[in-house]
Amino acid sequence: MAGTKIPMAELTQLYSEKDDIYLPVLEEHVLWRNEYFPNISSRAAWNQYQAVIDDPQLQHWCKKENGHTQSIIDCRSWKVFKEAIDRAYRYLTNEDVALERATVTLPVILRIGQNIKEKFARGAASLCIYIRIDFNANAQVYLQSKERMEVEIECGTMFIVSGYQRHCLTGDGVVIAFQIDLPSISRSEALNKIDELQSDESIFYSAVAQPISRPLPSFECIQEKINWLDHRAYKRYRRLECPVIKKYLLENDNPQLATQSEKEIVRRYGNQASVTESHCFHLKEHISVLTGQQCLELVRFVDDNISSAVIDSVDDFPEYQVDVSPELFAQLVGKETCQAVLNLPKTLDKSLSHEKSSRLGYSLFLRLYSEETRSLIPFHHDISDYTCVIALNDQSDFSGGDFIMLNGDNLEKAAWKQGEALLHSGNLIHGVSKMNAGKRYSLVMFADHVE
Ligand SMILES: O=C(O)CCC(=O)C(=O)O
Ligand SMILES: [Fe+2]
Repeated sequence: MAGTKIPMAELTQLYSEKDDIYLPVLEEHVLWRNEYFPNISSRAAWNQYQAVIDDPQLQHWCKKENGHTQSIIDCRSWKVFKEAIDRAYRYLTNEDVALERATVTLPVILRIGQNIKEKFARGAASLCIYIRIDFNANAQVYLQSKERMEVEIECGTMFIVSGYQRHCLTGDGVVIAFQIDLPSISRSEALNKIDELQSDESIFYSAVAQPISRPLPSFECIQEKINWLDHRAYKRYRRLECPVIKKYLLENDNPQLATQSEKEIVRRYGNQASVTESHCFHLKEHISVLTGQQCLELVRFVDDNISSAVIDSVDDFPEYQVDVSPELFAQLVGKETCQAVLNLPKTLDKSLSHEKSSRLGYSLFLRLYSEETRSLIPFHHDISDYTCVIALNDQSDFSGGDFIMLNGDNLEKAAWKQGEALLHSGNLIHGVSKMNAGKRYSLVMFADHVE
């Protein structure tokens, strides 16, 4: 089983055929750099994994030479593995790495033991991935590389280390490990052939040499791919190019002082061409819906479950949200409160309760904003008929993170207290400004008419 490799495209949810076209490798090569990704797994997930790992019926730990134990429990279907693949996939496509013929080894679970000294070794593939899945705050796991560094792999985080680096894991904890091979830009066989005495640099350069047998893609293919990459980069970073967005979302300038032309820019920025423009919107603020205790419960739920591989359609960055079904929401806050929240859109649009087609479909999720996770959301409008946002903590808990909206002719910050809802029709243009400190938690509900 250890030798089994699966095409990466089969494992990720994010695959697009456009990723298959090779573009020249970057100067500062991704195959050399180490990369760190927070929130790949969560404390709540660990409770489930731990139960599987510790189940005496399933326990299958094999002793490796160095004393570490390696489990052959098949964890391919675990959420953490799927999320890790998606994050690695997203990272590599953003770095213009061709993923054609990229393969992933099956994940294994490593139990890292204290006082066990592993030998430094290169990976058997281009990239080695380690995800720490245990949530034992009193223990540490380190990744050491021979020449370069020692980094701590914190609970729930993923670390990608170049297979060209001699490295090992030390400390105490449970880690999922797998490797990615990138044959379109590397010759991993070079890893195993060249002897230890050669420098890492020379091994790297001989290993990433292009295989000459690779056919060149057509000019049209390359052009299409370049356009696609440009579009994606534009979507992600256009906020940095726009002085108005910079001013109000990144630098937290007072939006009420915005000039007419600045507001026009915000309006156009937030308007996706696909949606018909309408200046008629509804807004209702300061609706008290959740108690402090209920908010606390939801915040705890977010902390335990947050992990993010999914990409937000607004800006193409990881969304950092936890989806909750109405049923789960009812379990968390009680049936009565849940129903009250689900009914909120009806208070915005009186006609809704009389209409024949007044049935609503819902999508609910909990969001975390912080400097380390998602720190802002650019101006946009939602694709929902109605949106309800509930503040789960007080604005005094964080700085930055203002909900800024184009309320008619005013660009303004919404001020709302813990437990209060802000209700708006989906076409309201809004964004959240950059977080400067602390954590901001919100519950977002999209509601749509269903036939
Ligand atoms: O979390 C918030 O306050 C707003 C989120 C939002 O605008 C969205 O998810 O569409
Ligand atoms: Fe939104």
